[in-house]
Amino acid sequence: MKKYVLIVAGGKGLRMGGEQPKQFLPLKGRPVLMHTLEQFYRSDVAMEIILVLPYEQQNYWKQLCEEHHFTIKHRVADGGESRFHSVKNGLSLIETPSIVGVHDGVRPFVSVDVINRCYELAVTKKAVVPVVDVVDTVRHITNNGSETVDRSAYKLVQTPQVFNADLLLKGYEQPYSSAFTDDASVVEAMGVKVTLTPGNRENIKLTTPFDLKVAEALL
Ligand SMILES: Nc1ccn([C@@H]2O[C@H](COP(=O)(O)OP(=O)(O)OP(=O)(O)O)[C@@H](O)[C@H]2O)c(=O)n1
Ligand SMILES: C[C@](O)(CO)[C@H](O)COP(=O)(O)O
Repeated sequence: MKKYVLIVAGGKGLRMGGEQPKQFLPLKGRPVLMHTLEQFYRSDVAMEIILVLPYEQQNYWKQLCEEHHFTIKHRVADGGESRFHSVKNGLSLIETPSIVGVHDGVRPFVSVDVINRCYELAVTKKAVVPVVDVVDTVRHITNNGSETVDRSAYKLVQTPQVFNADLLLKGYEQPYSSAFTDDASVVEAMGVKVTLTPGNRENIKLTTPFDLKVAEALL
């Protein structure tokens, strides 16, 4: 079955701050995004890569690819107002039947093993999400204060989230809701059951300057 990945990098990176959008920050001398695309190429050289980037950053990205002799084939789609809209723009470039993954451009440490497993499982399970255990104690904020909850009842969600493409396309026909914080929540809103599989702990989302320090340590 044909495989696609939408690598979404259409955000503003407000929590990271700084002049340079976080997807272009250097890790081992090369932009974050190049590391991310490479992991999917390593998983399957035939996978079609669609990179979603704000329109105004696309020329800069082209320039970076030339500078770094980056030759992994990919197409570029325009970023949208929210992650939901960015994914929707990327989906407009895919054909079915196929399997499609959605991955945050700023998760360069996803392992090839996790990518492979998510795509393999999606063939039969249709909606697959990598997760890791919660390692801290978790408190629920209540009206009167807070209380400890059973952390084994929760998981932390990563990407790539991988789907039967017809299913994901149908999900993204729904009107936007701010409750759609990932792709699983979009298909779940249609009553679809999502299958969880272990992610990798290093697969952090580069969100704040602190995450860059962790990234340097992981390299
Ligand atoms: N309109 C948007 C918003 C987010 N994303 C992407 O979704 C991923 C996860 O989002 P997040 O880390 O929250 O990125 P930002 O939205 O850029 O960050 P912030 O909320 O701090 O501005 C990122 O790769 C981001 O580029 C996107 O493609 N389009
Ligand atoms: C998709 C995601 O990375 C899963 O953990 C996350 O929900 C993105 O959230 P954000 O609000 O865009 O940071």
